Amino acid sequence: MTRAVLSLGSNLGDRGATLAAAVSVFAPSVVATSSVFQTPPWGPVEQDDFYNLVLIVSADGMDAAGWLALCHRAEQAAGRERLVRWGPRTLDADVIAVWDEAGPVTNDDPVLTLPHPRAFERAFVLAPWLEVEPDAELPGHGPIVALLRAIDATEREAVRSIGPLVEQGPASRS
Ligand SMILES: Nc1ncnc2c1ncn2[C@@H]1O[C@H](COP(=O)(O)OP(=O)(O)OP(=O)(O)O)[C@@H](O)[C@H]1O
Ligand SMILES: Nc1nc2c(c(=O)[nH]1)N=C(CO)CN2
Repeated sequence: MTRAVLSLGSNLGDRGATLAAAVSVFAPSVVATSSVFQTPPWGPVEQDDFYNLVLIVSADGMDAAGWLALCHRAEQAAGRERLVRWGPRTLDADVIAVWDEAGPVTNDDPVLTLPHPRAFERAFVLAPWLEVEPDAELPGHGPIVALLRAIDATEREAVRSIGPLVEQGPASRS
């Protein structure tokens, strides 16, 4: 049994529909889904705002690599092309942290680094996560409420919830 925190983001095409389709990839394992946040682009690339959300997932028989494989499956289903690092994308799905029976999973392999090495400085991850798990800690970094407070106020306040995810009905599923 592992539990994981996943971050999903989209800034190309129908951002809400892309996130809804991505969440359905994880559906049987979803414990909590944050609302959708509109977030300015993090990083050096000028681009449109993202829609971001955080999922808490849990499943028997899943390890950290399994969560990454599901993230890649969701990205492929969204037709993602990796053209520019930190650039525009239909879907970005990241594994933020994973816990197993022994506690937090840590890994410094570049194929899957855990916890995600940039999560602690990303308001677009911390704000949605805080909404669904106010007492959460990012392993190695401490309470997410403190991490979010440490982020520049302008950046932090620009990340705002725009409401719940509109789930895909059966008719709109392809
Ligand atoms: N915790 C992680 N979550 C997702 N991908 C990871 C993680 N650690 C390492 N990777 C690797 O990073 C590679 C590039 O991922 P991706 O294209 O999503 O990066 P990015 O979104 O541009 O940047 P960032 O990693 O800063 O979010 C992936 O193919 C994956 O193998
Ligand atoms: N606001 C926001 N900015 C980003 C995001 C994201 O999901 N949201 N993903 C990125 C991935 O490289 C780069 N920048």
